[in-house]
Amino acid sequence: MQDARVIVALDFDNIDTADQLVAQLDPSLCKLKVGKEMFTLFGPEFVKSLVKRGFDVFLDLKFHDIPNTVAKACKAAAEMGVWMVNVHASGGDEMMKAAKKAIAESSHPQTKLIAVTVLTSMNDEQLNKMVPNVTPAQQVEKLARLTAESGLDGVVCSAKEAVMLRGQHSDEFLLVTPGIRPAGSDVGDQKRVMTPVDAINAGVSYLVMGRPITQADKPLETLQAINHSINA
Ligand SMILES: O=C(O)c1cc(=O)[nH]c(=O)n1[C@@H]1O[C@H](COP(=O)(O)O)[C@@H](O)[C@H]1O
Repeated sequence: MQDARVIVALDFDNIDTADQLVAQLDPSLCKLKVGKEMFTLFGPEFVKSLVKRGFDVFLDLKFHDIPNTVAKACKAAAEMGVWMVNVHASGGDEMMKAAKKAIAESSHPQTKLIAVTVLTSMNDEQLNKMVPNVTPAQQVEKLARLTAESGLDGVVCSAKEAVMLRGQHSDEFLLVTPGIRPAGSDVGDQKRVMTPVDAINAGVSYLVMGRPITQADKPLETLQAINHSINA
C-alpha cells in the first residue's frame, strides 16, 4: 500500500459528521488527524476507534509544559496506538528529549514524535510581537535544529520553509505542513500557505489539510483530486 501523503484534519464538533466523512475514506487515501477540539469533546475512545479502523492517526495535542508532564502525556498518547504525536519545540530540548524517551519506553515505541516550530497562522508581524527582529523562516530554522538535536522524527512547519529545511536535514527528517490550500481556495486564518503540488515539490513529507477537504461539497472527490495531483 502506498504511503498516503495527505493527513485529513478532523476538526468537527459533532462525532456523527466526523464518522460520515471517515466512512467514505480509507487508509490508502489518507491519514487522519485528531486535534484539540475533537479530543476535548470525544476523548481517547474516538481516537482508538480510528486506530481500530486501520488509519494512521496523528494525535495533534501540541503538548507544551514541563518535561515530566509532557513525557507522561506523550507516553499516554503513544499507548493509544497512534501513528504520530506532537509537542511545541519552544518547550525546549530537555522537554523534547524527555518526550522522546517516554515514547521509546512505552508499549507503542513506534509512535512518531514531531515538534511544532512556528504556527502556520503566524506571519512576520504576528511573530514579531513575541520574538522581535526574527522572521518566521529564521525561527523555524532554529527550532528545527533544536528538534533534530533532541532526536525527534521531524517538525511541523509551513511548506514555505520546506526547501530550506530539506537542505539542512536528512531525507528521513519529517516535514509535516499545514497551511495547504489548493489554488483558489479560501485561506481562512492561515498565513503561510502553499498549494499541495508546490509543497510536495518543496520536499514536504506529509500535507495536513482540514477545511479544503472537510468543508468541500464532495470531500472524497476533493481528496482524490489532490492525491492525483501530487502523485502525477
Ligand atoms: O500541528 C498542526 O497540525 C498545525 C500546526 C500549524 O502550525 N498550523 C495548523 O494549522 N495546524 C493544524 O492543521 C490544521 C489545518 O486545518 P485547515 O486550516 O482547515 O486546513 C488544523 O487542525 C490546525 O490545528
